[in-house]
Amino acid sequence: MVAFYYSEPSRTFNEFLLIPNLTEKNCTPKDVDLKTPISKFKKGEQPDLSLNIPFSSAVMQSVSDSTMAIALARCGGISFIYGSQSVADQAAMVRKVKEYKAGFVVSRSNLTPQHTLKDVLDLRKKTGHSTVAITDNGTPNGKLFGIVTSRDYRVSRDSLDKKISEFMTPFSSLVYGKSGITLSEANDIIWEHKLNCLPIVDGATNLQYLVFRKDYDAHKGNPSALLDDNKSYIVGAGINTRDYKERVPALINAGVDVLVIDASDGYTEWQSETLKYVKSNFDVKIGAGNIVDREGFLYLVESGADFVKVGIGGGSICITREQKGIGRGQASALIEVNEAREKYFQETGIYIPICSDGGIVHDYHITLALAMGADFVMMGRYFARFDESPTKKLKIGNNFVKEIWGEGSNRARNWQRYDTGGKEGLVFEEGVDSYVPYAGSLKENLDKSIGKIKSTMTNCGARSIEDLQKNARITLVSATSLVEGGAHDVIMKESSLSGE
Ligand SMILES: NC(=O)C1=CN([C@@H]2O[C@H](COP(=O)(O)OP(=O)(O)OC[C@H]3O[C@@H](n4cnc5c(N)ncnc54)[C@H](O)[C@@H]3O)[C@@H](O)[C@H]2O)C=CC1
Ligand SMILES: O=c1[nH]c(=O)c2[nH+]cn([C@@H]3O[C@H](COP(=O)(O)O)[C@@H](O)[C@H]3O)c2[nH]1
Ligand SMILES: [K+]
Repeated sequence: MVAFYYSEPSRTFNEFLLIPNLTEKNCTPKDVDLKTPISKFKKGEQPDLSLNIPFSSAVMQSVSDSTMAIALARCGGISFIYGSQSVADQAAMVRKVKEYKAGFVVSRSNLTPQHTLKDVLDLRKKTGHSTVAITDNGTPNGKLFGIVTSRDYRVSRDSLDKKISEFMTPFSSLVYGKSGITLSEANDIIWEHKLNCLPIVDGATNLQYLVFRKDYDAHKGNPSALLDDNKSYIVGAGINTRDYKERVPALINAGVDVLVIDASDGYTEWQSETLKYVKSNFDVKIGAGNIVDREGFLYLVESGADFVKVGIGGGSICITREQKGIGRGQASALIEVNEAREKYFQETGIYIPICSDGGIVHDYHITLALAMGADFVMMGRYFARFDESPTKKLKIGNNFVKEIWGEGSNRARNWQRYDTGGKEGLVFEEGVDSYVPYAGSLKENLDKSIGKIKSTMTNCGARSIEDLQKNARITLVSATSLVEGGAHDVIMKESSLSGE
């Protein structure tokens, strides 16, 4: 009996480089479009779901919560909210993203007409908001009676027990918008009437949202935001192969746009069963994984996956290869899966998007992954570094760091998903609890990464990810030529040693 041996070694992104193609004059970074499919589609048709940038954030407690999801969708990518929490908590995170309307905020400072000037001042001190909505019951969605801003009272003259009804701008004098109007329509009204804030009410004059002048400008700065038809941000969620009958309907009910089965090894009957169950009971997009070869890919596709996630053991916090000895170099895995995807497309006319998950260290690794066939990448460490990640920012020595822990670490498993395993459940960890250098805001970093990717794509003469996948020329680098790629034979100045 002899095991099957692969003839090629398992390779990583670090071992490859792109060779430039002819760059035409009309192929500059601003000509590059990074739009990319995330759900399967038929040849000649458009996918139901696409991303505006090929970035997704990992299904991890230390990476993808609703704050990250909003920030990333605002830039055109997608987060998969972590599934290692109760069904209710995960659904609440999804709902929070879906209910978040860019530019439309739920009023957080509210009083009734019977409250007094003192109440206004107290509330203002507490919340810092100078606009107070006055509703019949003092809630954010009560019947709107008026608005109070700092222009409606003079603390030096007015008595503190003056009733709000005496000095608010009453509803009859308010300019307001009707629910359903778009942000740009709201903004037109704001400009036309020189307002700072426009209340939005429904047919029964119940307050829905406030739109502030300043938020519109912030929104305009994000032309590639990933929105659904309802102008809510698109969001994904991770599920497992155990409680899906309960979890999936709750997530769908909360408005989730796409699911992914989250596991280290997706080539299992558990995943096939989960896919078939979800596909036959719900109308929702669902990806599966992770796999690292053509067999795993075809198995999941034939079970109904809308996209497939590639990568075992390459993640920054992964110790799966050390602990269990399973996995494959990320580049080799991707290259083989891409070939299988291409063959499947030729044979069936169905395009299955693939996601490269884990092991992205440098920005050029993203470009390489795309060139090797990935339609988008998933990253944990990359996003964990930002203000928007859910974890604590700490100072260690002179440097700020943020926490990151793997989903296979005991810390993540504490929420009891592994209970079903009982004593036979996993008794060893497959992930570490660690830190990453803090890197600032998501948008700033993402803009830089996107700048680099687009620039490399123009070197390769590619204006789209599809162009890159078709025309990229990729070379293996020898161990010795790797040295040539870094700064070498010079003495580095202190200042250049610290940068990436
Ligand atoms: N991409 C990667 O390389 C790795 C990722 N991870 C992450 O860690 C987390 C946990 O991953 P896994 O340990 O693979 O989780 P998992 O819960 O899917 O699998 C754990 C074990 O349970 C088995 N199993 C799955 N469904 C079952 C069912 N319904 N009944 C009985 N047994 C079942 C699996 O075959 C496996 O042996 C995920 O978030 C995953 O993404 C962990 C290690 C490596
Ligand atoms: O071996 C592992 N043990 C873990 O505890 C673990 N947690 C996450 N992941 C996987 O790593 C991916 C993120 O990788 P990066 O941080 O390198 O972007 C993620 O997207 C996962 O695929 C794990 N792998
Ligand atoms: K397996």
